[in-house]
Amino acid sequence: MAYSRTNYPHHLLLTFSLSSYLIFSSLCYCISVSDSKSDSFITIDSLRGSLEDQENFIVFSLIERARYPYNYPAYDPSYLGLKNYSLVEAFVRDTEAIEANFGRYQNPEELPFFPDYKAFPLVPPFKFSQILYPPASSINVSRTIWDMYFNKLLPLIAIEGDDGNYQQAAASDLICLQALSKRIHYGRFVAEVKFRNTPSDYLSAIHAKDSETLTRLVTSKTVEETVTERVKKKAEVFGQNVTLREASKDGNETTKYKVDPSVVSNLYGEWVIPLTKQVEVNYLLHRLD
Ligand SMILES: O=C(O)C(=O)C[C@]1(C(=O)O)C=C[C@@H](O)C=C1
Repeated sequence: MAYSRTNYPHHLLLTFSLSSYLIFSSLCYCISVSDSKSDSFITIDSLRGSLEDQENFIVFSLIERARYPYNYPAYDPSYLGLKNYSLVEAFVRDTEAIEANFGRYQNPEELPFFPDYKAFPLVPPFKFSQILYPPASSINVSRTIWDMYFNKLLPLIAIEGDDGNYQQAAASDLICLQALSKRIHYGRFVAEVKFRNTPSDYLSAIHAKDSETLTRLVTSKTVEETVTERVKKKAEVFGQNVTLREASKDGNETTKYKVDPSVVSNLYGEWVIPLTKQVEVNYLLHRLD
């Protein structure tokens, strides 16, 4: 894509982008497992524990985005007068470039949506544990996550309208995207640990490039049901209005949620878990390269 960082007054975007965004996004770093522990500590249970923690952040991020209306101009390439670039895409590209310079993508858990930034690293390299099998580690479904988020999910969580808070909406979008991407690409770590636990289960399907069998092998319907029910519950608990007023006795008062809990469970059931499995299967297909 021909994107020039000189095409628009990017100093403007940079100044108003960083404030609220960096405070909130720094929380992302609190939910890592692989960056602080050596690989021998990584088990399927510890990874599932991390996926569970990440749910909190994902649900809160969606609630945060739902504070703003859809804000159509942020997604309209003609708004900034840039060929093909919406405000949100320009914001994501510039923010990722800054975060790359500060070391975000040194951590193998983090993948940028636009890896074609020019890097000017300001931080010395950190030796993260190398858990992933290098030929399989580059499995990436970022484009699918991007399309799913903007085309399917966002219209379900943001009400119609325009309040002019385009940067704030874009910053919230990026936080949701990064949280979803991290969660879905965790499938690489899950697949690696499953493979290490019982390599013999996977060998023939990998040799035969049999995605169907691999999908069956990585699937646990019980875990999936637990996850989708749990995220629904989290959306109910985190997204209800807390008042000091007692609920009315006649029970007519219906609870209003900031994000519809069934949208969150559908997001997991229809996108997050299937894409995580797709990452797991694609990873395994390259596990013997
Ligand atoms: O927990 C696992 O075993 C995973 O592979 C993760 C996950 C998920 O995305 O939550 C994906 C596939 C399984 O069917 C169950 C759950």
